[in-house]
Amino acid sequence: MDAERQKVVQLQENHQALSRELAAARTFELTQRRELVNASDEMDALRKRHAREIMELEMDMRKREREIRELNEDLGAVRGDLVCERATVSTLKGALAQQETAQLMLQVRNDALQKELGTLQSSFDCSAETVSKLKLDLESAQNRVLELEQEAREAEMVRRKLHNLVQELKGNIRVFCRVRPLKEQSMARIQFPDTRDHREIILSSTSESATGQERKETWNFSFDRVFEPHSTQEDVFEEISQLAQSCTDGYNVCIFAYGQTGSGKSFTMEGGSTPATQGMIPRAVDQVFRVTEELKTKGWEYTLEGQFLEIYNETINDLLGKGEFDKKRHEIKHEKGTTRITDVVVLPLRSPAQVRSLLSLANSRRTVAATLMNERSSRSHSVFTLRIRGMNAHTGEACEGALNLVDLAGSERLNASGAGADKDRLRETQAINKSLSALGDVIAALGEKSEKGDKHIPYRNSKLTYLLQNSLSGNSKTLMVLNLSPLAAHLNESLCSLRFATKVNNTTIGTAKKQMKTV
Ligand SMILES: Nc1ncnc2c1ncn2[C@@H]1O[C@H](COP(=O)(O)OP(=O)(O)OP(=O)(O)O)[C@@H](O)[C@H]1O
Repeated sequence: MDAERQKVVQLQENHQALSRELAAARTFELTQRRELVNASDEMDALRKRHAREIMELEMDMRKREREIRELNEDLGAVRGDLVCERATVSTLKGALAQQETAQLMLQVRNDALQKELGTLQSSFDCSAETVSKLKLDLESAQNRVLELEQEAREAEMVRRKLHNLVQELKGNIRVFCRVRPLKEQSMARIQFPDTRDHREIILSSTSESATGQERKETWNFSFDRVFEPHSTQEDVFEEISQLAQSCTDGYNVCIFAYGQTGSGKSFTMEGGSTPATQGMIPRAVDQVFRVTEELKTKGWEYTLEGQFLEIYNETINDLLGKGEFDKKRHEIKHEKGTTRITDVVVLPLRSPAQVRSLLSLANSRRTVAATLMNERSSRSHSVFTLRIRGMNAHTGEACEGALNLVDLAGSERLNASGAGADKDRLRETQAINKSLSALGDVIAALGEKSEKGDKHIPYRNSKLTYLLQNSLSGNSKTLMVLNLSPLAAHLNESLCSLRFATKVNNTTIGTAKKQMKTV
């Protein structure tokens, strides 16, 4: 029992010891658990910190990667630049080598030039001497040129005087007669006996007398020049050109074409469209432009102006006007030796080509009017005026002249009975007759005045003579070109024209005066 008791005690002791050990183990487990919880918390904290650190590291890594990429790009660009730089360097090396060669060559050349300079310097010294000699020669040559220019100007003045003298000797009113060629068959009997001077013309006709006998009549006329049918425009202008040139010397010049309708007045004055057939107006204009250009070398400067008028039924119309034809009233004013027509277009003339286009403009205006008025151009007078003013800066001279080129209306007379003529035609014919006979009267009066002295000149009797007053007076040079039709049927008209022209030809008008001023 005791053993049993002891065993129980033992067991109790063991139990107590085991309980103590269990309590101790529990405590230890608790401690261990607490430590585990702590360790787990710590691990969580560590995990979080680690995760944060990983994130930071990843961000850092990405940043680095970006930087590496950027650096790689920079590196690529730098490599490209490096390639370029290397190419540039090699080019520059080549250029440098070339420069060195060139420099070497320049050096050689420089040496050669230095030598040449030396030679030139010595020849320059020689030349300087020659130059100073030449300068002296030039000075004396310039003085000689001035002398020669002065002589040329004096010679020009002498030429002008002589030119005028020749014109005066020929008479200040001259008459040319031109017979136009014949297309038709029945030609009147016209002879030109003066084969040397071409001054005579003979008309003849045969008719039957009352007793049945053949009667022959001849009429002799002589003029300053007679142009046969084969004469060219150039032949006629050759005789006129001197006169036309006078206007550049300060004279008033008037050239008329007179004759019956179809006798060749317009052909003579305006002519055809080819150079060979162009008439007196374009030729005179060309000549004036040519002469004014030539005279520039002698110190003359010219200004040219033109106007183109028509006188129809005693009314003046402006052929260069812009407004409606025949509507404006134009009046003639004479002031201090110059003639002005109110409200007409006066254009500065710059070239022969411009004048030609003005002439065709004038003709087109006339043609338009002709559709309303039958054959207007033969029933009206046309007056082209070229006014010319010259100044000579060297001599201080100034001159003013005018060239009037007049295509007169047809001079044929109305049928004796006046039959067949309508009212308008009658009025036209009366106006033409009035102005042509006024022209004859003025020329006759001028002739008488130069013989007897004082004499009234009836310029105002027609628009034509009043318009041309300054160009008809003794102060100017006048030429009448009598145009004749060679048709047998026109014999009587031709005789009338020849008689009128003879009257004009027998007139001597006083000396023409130059319109010169000193400025
Ligand atoms: N010398 C000439 N050479 C060649 N043809 C000419 C000559 N003269 C005149 N003619 C011609 O004769 C015709 C009549 O001439 P023009 O028209 O010049 O006469 P006109 O007298 O002016 O007549 P109008 O008074 O009707 O104007 C025209 O066809 C013209 O070309």
